[in-house]
Amino acid sequence: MFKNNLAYEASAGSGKTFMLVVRYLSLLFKGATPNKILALTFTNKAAFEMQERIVLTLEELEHRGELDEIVKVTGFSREFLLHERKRILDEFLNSNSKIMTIDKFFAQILRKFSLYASLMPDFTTMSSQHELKLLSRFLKEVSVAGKKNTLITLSLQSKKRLGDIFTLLDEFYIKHQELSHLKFEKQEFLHFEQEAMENLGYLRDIINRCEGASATVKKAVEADDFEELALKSWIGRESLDYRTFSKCFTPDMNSLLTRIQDAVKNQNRAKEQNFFYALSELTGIYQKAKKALYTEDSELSFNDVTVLVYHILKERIDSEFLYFRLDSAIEHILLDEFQDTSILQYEILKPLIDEILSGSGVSEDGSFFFVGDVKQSIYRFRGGVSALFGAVKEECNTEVEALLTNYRSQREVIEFVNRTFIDKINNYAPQHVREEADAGYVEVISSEEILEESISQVKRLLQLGADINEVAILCATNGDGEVIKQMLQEENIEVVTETTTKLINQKSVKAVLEYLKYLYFGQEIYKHNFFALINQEVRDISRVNLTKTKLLRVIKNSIAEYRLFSDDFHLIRFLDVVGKYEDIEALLFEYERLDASGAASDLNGVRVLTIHKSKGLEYEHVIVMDRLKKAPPARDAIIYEYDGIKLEDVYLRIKGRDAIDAEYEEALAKEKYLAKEDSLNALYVAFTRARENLFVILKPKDSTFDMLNLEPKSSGELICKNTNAQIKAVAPSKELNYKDLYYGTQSDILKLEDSSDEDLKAINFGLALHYMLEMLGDFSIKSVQNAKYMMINKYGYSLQNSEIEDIERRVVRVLENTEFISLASGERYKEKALRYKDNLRYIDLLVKQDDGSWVVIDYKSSMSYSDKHVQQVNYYVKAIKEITGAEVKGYIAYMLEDSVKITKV
Ligand SMILES: Nc1ncnc2c1ncn2[C@@H]1O[C@H](COP(=O)(O)OP(=O)(O)OP(=O)(O)O)[C@@H](O)[C@H]1O
Repeated sequence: MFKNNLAYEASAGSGKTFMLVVRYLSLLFKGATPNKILALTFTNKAAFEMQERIVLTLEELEHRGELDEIVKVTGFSREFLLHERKRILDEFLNSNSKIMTIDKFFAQILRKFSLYASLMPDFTTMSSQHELKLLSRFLKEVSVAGKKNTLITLSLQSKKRLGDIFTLLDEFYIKHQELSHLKFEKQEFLHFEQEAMENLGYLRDIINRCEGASATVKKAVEADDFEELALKSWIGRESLDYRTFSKCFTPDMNSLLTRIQDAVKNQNRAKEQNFFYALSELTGIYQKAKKALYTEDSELSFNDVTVLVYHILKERIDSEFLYFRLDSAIEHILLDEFQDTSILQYEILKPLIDEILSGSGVSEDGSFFFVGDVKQSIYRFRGGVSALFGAVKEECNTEVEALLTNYRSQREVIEFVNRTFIDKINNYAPQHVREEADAGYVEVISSEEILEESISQVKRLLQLGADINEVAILCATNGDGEVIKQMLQEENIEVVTETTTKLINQKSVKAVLEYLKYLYFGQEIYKHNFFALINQEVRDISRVNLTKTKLLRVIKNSIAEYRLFSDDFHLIRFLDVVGKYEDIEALLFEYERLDASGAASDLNGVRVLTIHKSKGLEYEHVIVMDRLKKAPPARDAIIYEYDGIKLEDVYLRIKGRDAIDAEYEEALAKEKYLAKEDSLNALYVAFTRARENLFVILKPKDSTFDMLNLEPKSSGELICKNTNAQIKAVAPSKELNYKDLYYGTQSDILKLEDSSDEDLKAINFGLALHYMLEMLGDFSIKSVQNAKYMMINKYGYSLQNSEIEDIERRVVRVLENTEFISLASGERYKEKALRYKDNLRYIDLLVKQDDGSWVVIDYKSSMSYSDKHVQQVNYYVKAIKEITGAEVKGYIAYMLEDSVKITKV
């Protein structure tokens, strides 16, 4: 039965995301249109995956586990769902679905109300604002406001560097709303220090008068100043009647102790008030600097967007107006990973949720659905409050259901996780193993050499035939990841990390950047770097007039002149993103912040990532590695005390303060508890990423895993299912290697398919031809010009004029071919993505003809490798047959220099 207001709170791998997809599809089957369903995730990856899962589930509905669940949720019969799925899929593919990250959704709202924030609606968003620019702007504003001294005092008082102060300012900026009930006042504190020192003097007098006073006790009451006194360990004692003081003890001493304690406590509190007062003042300036900068640059961080949307919603508009301005009213809200939502984010979503749940106005039968796992809440530092899940279910009166079976992992992994956390995590409900699960394998290894041990486990897996792309090493920090990456590379094992996948770290892109640096700075080193990166002899580089030539043109020329487009497709992506930089300066000083990642085609290797980044992902083989260095003690200057989801108070962390200030002690204890919960949750996330085999590699001493009391041992049997990846994985690789599973573009895949072909010119030519065909609107001769223009735009830099003309001739010829036109008539899908047996491929042209049968057409520009072509088309035909159950025919359209040949396969 369909429940309008429902949540799943369930453990890792129990199918929360699965149920989210079921819910989404159920809504579609029940008649909701995609533009009325808002589905929010935390990462772009999760949003893409969800879209992909929706399409895939519909395509393969009859074989998918989701089908039975949709039957349960909607009450419709299987037959009805299977009958309707094609219509639903079409509708989904042709609509503007609202599956996106929460940040993107907020940015969309802000665009609609940008004028309220004095912004242009075409602002861009980045994960963070430009730090250096912000810093210099902030310092300028501080100086104008005459608050330099405040900043210096704050820095001295907290013994923090400016960078750390910046972090605090950012925290106060984001939590501004939550902090608004707290008032900070400037306070005098010197008299508390004098009072404490005075009473210390009296205490010293007593000790000096005491005949049996030891050197130790005399030293204990010596202090030159207040700071030294505040650090004395005896200050936290309830009584001085203990070993050090016992010989001289009199009850008066305890009265003095109480007075000293009060004075120190009051001094701490006064200083704390001053600290927060100054921090609040500076936060105002910080906010002003940020605003000036983002208005000027039209570039906002995600936090800026969230804060602005919050204020606009609270202060400027009401929710009715918000609805009015959203493209179409949202009738259904689905939230993934709810435990990571910050309070501010929830506050923004709340009016939308309330509107839906009120059951009036916008929609009579709207619905609200969220899933999450409080055990996986690890984003406290980013504003996540684990209590939010519980609070929201109360507040929204949401029915919460559990999912008890683990569908991700094999038996040993599930049982190990159950055993490990049952008495560590509050209210831990052991997960059930699904009936058809295999044994799986878990090994806990204790070793002094955790790096070497991790590598030897990687090798062991690869030797057993593991697919290298299914081996993941999870580590505590990015730094640890970098170390393990280097070591793996030294062993000639390929690695994929977040940095290796960044576009600006790809060799060809790096080379172009060095080239541009040489043009701009004129230093020889850049020239040498450039030629080294492109493997060519160092020679002169001719100067380019940078004021007269457009940046894009400079880059295109360099690609042509040095024949750089020979190796990979990162450059194409680079050209795409370079467009947004005004000039070479903007690029050279900004490129490091570019988040874009390289072409997906060359992601081949062991995944090395932090536990935080592994959230929501799963791998066949997971190695969780201990921290390389001991975790630093918690040093956050500010302790935020929450009661549930309400920020009650803030405290300044001061060493030893817990011994004399009961309120602070309580806040600190809560903070420690939450910090421990955070670490425990992180380990839970790490262990639950494994499908088949899990290795935990821990240090015998100072281990992150100490809190789990793990015993080194192994259980189950280590089996790797993939047997063909071994050779590829261990073979040393100098050149780029491509993996079997692609999520790239058609061009990435074509590149791969033809990678044995040395004639790179022909590859370029083929790509451009495909692209032009893809851009042909309705296959009429009229559409040729436009498609040609688009093709030149994208591939022009790597083609001669004669080649462009040749491509055009071939396209026109095929459009004049009656056989082709008759095959291509019907419902046409160009560049149709096809996911089949875990491979993503693109079909050049897929046509559904009027009689319900399908035609697959693959374009080729030459007859070489025709056996391979036939094989490929047969693969497509088989896949489409299986997916649609209808009759499918396959053709290859050879568009040769002087003729067109259509071959049936
Ligand atoms: N009812 C089900 N039937 C069959 N397979 C399922 C079912 N539920 C989940 N799965 C499969 O189990 C795996 C884990 O599911 P899913 O990713 O939805 O879990 P999750 O609860 O979201 O996990 P996490 O909390 O770690 O993100 C997926 O591969 C999914 O396809």
